[in-house]
Amino acid sequence: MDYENKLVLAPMVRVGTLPLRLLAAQYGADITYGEEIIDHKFVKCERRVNEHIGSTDFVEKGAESVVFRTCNQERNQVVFQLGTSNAVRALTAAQIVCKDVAAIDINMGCPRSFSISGGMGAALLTKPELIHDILTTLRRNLVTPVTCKIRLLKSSQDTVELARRIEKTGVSALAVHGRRVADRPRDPAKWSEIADIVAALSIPVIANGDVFEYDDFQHIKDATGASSVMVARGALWNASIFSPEGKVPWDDVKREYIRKSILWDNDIKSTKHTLKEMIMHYSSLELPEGKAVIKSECLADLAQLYGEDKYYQIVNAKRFLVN
Ligand SMILES: Cc1cc2nc3c(=O)[nH]c(=O)nc-3n(C[C@H](O)[C@H](O)[C@H](O)COP(=O)(O)O)c2cc1C
Repeated sequence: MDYENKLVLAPMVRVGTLPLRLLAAQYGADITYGEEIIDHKFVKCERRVNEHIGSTDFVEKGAESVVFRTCNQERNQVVFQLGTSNAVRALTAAQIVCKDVAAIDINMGCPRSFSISGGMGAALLTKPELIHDILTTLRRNLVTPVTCKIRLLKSSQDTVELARRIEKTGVSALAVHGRRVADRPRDPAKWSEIADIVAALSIPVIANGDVFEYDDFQHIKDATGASSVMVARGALWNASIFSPEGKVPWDDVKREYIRKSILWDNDIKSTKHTLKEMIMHYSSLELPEGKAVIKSECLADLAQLYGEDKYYQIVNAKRFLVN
């Protein structure tokens, strides 16, 4: 996997499922991260080829719920992000999925209390020994590239020191979200502190934070010296941010998202959540569209709402014929 000069869809929990990843790729994303999946949950999953949909599913045994769905089309660009606090468990989880993805990433930036209390996400930032243990265990036992994603520490010097230690584990790249753990999303990302890391490392650094327009890709590259850029909210609000031809109207993007959700039989909760996030940015969930999304119970309801009912019927009729 080449990490130089790439446009990257960031990991986003409940959002970064197959339809959004494929949509971002269609508009020009080179690398697409899946949502963070916790190792405890993933070690209970088994790989199943889903002939019905044409996907590869990782299904939680017993619960029979799809925890991660991917397909051949994204094999060379999808990154599987793990939440972990333990090297052996991380390896067990990674071994289940590593042949079906382009890379394995460890989340070391999540500030949510669920992650921190479990010793995962940003909790790892204060445990360099554990970071070393997790990353070297994965590196030694996997052929698949291994990366991690961090936030900034209290001082730029501390972050650079940690980044140097991470580089020594042999990871293929380091993604840096230019905020500290306590920062809110509205606080500006500190591009200058990402620049300090880029200057100190030889491996590719993926710069992340506050990219909302296509031109921002160049702005953050110029400011940080990083050759690759990762975007989260900008892509959630309009996945065509990756397109050099300019953004596609968001109504069209939403419809394309619905079509992909239908085609890949995306989980209704994730589909609704993603649509709500999109809508909230541009208007209000109190308006008729938002209310209808909240009320919808299945993909057929959403297909009807967005005028894609014919597409829904065709996809399902074809599936019925094939099976
Ligand atoms: C809805 C949402 C879900 C997120 N989930 C994850 C996640 O699963 N793993 C992770 O490392 N970061 C997660 N993040 C953080 C983003 O990947 C990114 O680092 C952050 O939003 C800054 O990028 P931005 O300024 O482009 O939004 C999430 C962000 C958002 C908005």
